[in-house]
Amino acid sequence: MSPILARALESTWQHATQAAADRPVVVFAAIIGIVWLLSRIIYRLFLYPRFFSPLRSVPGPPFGHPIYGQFAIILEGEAGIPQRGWVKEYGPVVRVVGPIGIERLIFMRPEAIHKILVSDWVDYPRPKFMRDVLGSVTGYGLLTVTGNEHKQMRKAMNPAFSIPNLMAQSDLYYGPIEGLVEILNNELASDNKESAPGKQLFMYEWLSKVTLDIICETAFGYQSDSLHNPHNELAEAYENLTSLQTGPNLARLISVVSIPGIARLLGSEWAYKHRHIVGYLPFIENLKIFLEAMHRIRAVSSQMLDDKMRDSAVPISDSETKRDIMSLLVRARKADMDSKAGGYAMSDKAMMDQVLTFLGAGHETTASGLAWTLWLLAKDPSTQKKLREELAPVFAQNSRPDYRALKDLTWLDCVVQESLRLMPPVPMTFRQAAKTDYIDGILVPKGTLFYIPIRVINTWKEIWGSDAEEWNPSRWLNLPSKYNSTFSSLSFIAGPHACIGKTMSIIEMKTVLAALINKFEFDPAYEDQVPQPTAAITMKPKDNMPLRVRRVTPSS
Ligand code: HEM
Repeated sequence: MSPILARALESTWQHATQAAADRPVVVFAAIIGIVWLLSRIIYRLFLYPRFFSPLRSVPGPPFGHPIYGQFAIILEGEAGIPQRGWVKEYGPVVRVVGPIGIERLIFMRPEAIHKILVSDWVDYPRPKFMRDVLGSVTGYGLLTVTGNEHKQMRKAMNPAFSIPNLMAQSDLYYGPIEGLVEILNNELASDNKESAPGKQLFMYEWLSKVTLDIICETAFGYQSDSLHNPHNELAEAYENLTSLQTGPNLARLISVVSIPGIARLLGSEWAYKHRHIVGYLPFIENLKIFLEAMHRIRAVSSQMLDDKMRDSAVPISDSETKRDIMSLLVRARKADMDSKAGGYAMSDKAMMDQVLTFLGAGHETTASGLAWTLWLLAKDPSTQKKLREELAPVFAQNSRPDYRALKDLTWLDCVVQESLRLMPPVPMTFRQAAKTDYIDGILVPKGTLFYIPIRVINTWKEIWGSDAEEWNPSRWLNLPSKYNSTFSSLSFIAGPHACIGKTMSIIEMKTVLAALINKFEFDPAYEDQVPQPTAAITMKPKDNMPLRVRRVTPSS
């Protein structure tokens, strides 16, 4: 140590001891503060979960890492798979500890899920960290509001998602779908030769574009045409956003938005203007990409909403053919505002948040669902062939089969249901107890977090039998005796927060899939291919799902 540094340290020490001698009360308070903080940390991390928690006797995996618990395994593993392993080992109620000693429960039985999602749903809302993460991407719409506000918002939106309205929309899907078919044909033409073995294409990328174009058309009457425009700003912004979807990035975002006020700040113009600052910060440098993507998405969304507002000023008779969801919502809001009875009218901000919600919730989920369905069919050529045979007479009659024509196709239905069961695009969600109550015979304290283990329930052997984790579309022709239509396949969950876009996305998946399987054959891209889903909010395939694509030939 240099003599100068040694002298400086000595003088600091002398000053500190002198100050301590002068103010003994302050020193005593500081020591008490440090001891209190350390004892709180030890209590939360080690003592509470082991000796004091009322949940300590619930079976579950060992405590694992002293700080993260089992969290690292969850972040590194495939979405839902660690939880499935624990349910197999410890039974239908599992306690998992970590990070920082936080307990999470998994309930598998339908009665418990019914209580959390349906009968007592107001007492088991989405936890705040989840609402903040979702809110920073999708705004404060249906996905984030809760209780009474949710009830009113959902009531206002349900009619736009009614079957008659969705049926009237299904023709709108064909613009983007035919665009995709043409693009794939052109890609294959560059390979040409009828006998060519086909071409490797990253199918998730194309499916993400087609579903973005469909949601823009059906939800907003807006033609994004990201299929033909590789630099479409909405598509690029979503691509950047989904590229951030990894377990560790998600964990970082959760820790950042958990700081009070940060979630709102991230949505502000100020945060965007100062985004370069976060670019320099090691732990959260990716937030810059996030802020830029969100800024672009908000700009396009606000344009779409402005168009709708202008439209709503036109007398109904001039534009009544508009069936897109936002047009219906804007008109319903106008009627509510005009009505003397004074119904529930969403604010401008709430309308804007619905735009973000539909874009965020309705695009990548459906794209992931389609990508995994193509993969499962690629691995199972006989099922793919059987589906093509079912579709051939339908397309021979009409090149744009509508909702009714597709709804009655048994094998198409089996394929889509089985794919959503086995590879649910949203593999897991969360809830938190807002009251202390018994669930499945266990006293669950207020504040406890729950995994809603969608993928685990969907593949539970207790319900689905010994082949529960395998692809078998024909199981839908002869459902197991324990099957319950609400709680056995939970891909869109259940209860008042169940996915409002369920029917819409099933119709959309069937329409896109039917058109693709009718024209193309899909095979794995290479031998031993094992695609992996990201361990984040949705099951987007990590490698964008390369598949070998061929035109259908008479022998297919
Ligand atoms: C295959 C496609 C889809 C899947 C698997 C899916 C799945 C889900 C799931 C699991 C939830 C519940 C999340 C939770 O409570 O934590 C949900 C909620 C929601 N979804 Fe979907 N979704 C899909 C497509 C769509 C589409 C196309 C839209 C809209 C256009 C949409 C809009 C919503 C909204 C607004 C909510 C919140 C509902 C509420 O809380 O009242 N989803 N979705």
